[in-house]
Amino acid sequence: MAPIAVPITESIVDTVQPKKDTLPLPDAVRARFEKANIDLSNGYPYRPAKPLYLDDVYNIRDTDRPYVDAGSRADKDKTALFSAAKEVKHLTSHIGTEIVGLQLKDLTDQQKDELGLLIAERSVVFFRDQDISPQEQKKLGEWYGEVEVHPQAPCVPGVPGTTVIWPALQATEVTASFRQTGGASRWHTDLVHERQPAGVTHLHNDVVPKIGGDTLWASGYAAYEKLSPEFRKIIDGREAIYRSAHGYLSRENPEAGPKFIERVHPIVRVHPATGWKALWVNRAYTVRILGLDKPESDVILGYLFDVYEKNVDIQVRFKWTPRTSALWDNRLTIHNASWDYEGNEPRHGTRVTALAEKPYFQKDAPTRRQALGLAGPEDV
Ligand SMILES: O=C(O)CCC(=O)C(=O)O
Ligand SMILES: [Fe+2]
Repeated sequence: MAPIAVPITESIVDTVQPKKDTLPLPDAVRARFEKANIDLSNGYPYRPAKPLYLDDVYNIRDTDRPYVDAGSRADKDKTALFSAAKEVKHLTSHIGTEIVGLQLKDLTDQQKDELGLLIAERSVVFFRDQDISPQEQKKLGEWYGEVEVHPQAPCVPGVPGTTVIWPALQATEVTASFRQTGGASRWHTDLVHERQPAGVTHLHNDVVPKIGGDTLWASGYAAYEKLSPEFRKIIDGREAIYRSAHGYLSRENPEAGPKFIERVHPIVRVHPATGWKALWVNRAYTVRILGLDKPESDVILGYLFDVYEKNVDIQVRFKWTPRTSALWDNRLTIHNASWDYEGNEPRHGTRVTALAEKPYFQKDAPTRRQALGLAGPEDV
């Protein structure tokens, strides 16, 4: 079939705004937004015009973006952050820390840098009882990098870059069930198809179910360290294809159905602030290791996903309370949201994602355990 020529202006479709009141907005969300002067008169959430064609989406951020990691500027002892906190609780040995007694919106620049380093070291950091508007959440995200504005994800009206995470909303688009929970209820890393994928990512859940709706994170530092040193040599420096969650049409062959953004990145990367190696694959969006036949790639990736997902000692499972913020580093983790409440109670949050550097590998970089002097004879 001959390619269909479509002028670029026509490649934006779905400009329809959300139907008003399709889902009742929980009172606590409404109160948070009213306090922040969010205009809800045109419905909620705001849905950006969805680009139809794949090449338009590739073109959105297809150039080098400047990036300096906030954590790499920080005082290694994180004195400004820790001395102001009431308590700093490590939730497991390898991943997850909760900070008590600080409001994210009030952090000083120095504390924000130190928090960047803490996130780089602990992979995910939690703050309960936060009073934070979507605008303040976005401002904090900008400290950690260019805030991603998604071409089609719903966002808070008037605050592009604040993605709405509202499983009930997604469930109206794709029917979720107990056996097929879908969406965020599988292990994944966000936005791996970007040229410079996600770094510090901040989900503020303002409303959560009384029971359930936990989120799990697993450590990519520790997943890498679970591998034998000989196996690490097999995967070090290798690259794979990473795919987007959302599909778009090929301009040349629109009948072919949805196509995905694909980028090549290393499967082991080094974090710029810590300098430690982390496994960087995920079952949802890492498709194929370059240079290997597909069955070979499938076996190796399958093993890596298993190591990452099945070792509970390298994971944290977090029980939310209303108004809690989780800040995780998508360069270092996979995550998975439990849908055990089955949509029976509202769960709603806003997410701001800072894009980071182009992923890179460094052969002589240490693992976390090596750098911290924890590595045993079997680790080296
Ligand atoms: O709802 C959650 O707990 C996490 C959802 C998710 O995958 C995300 O915000 O990236
Ligand atoms: Fe996610």
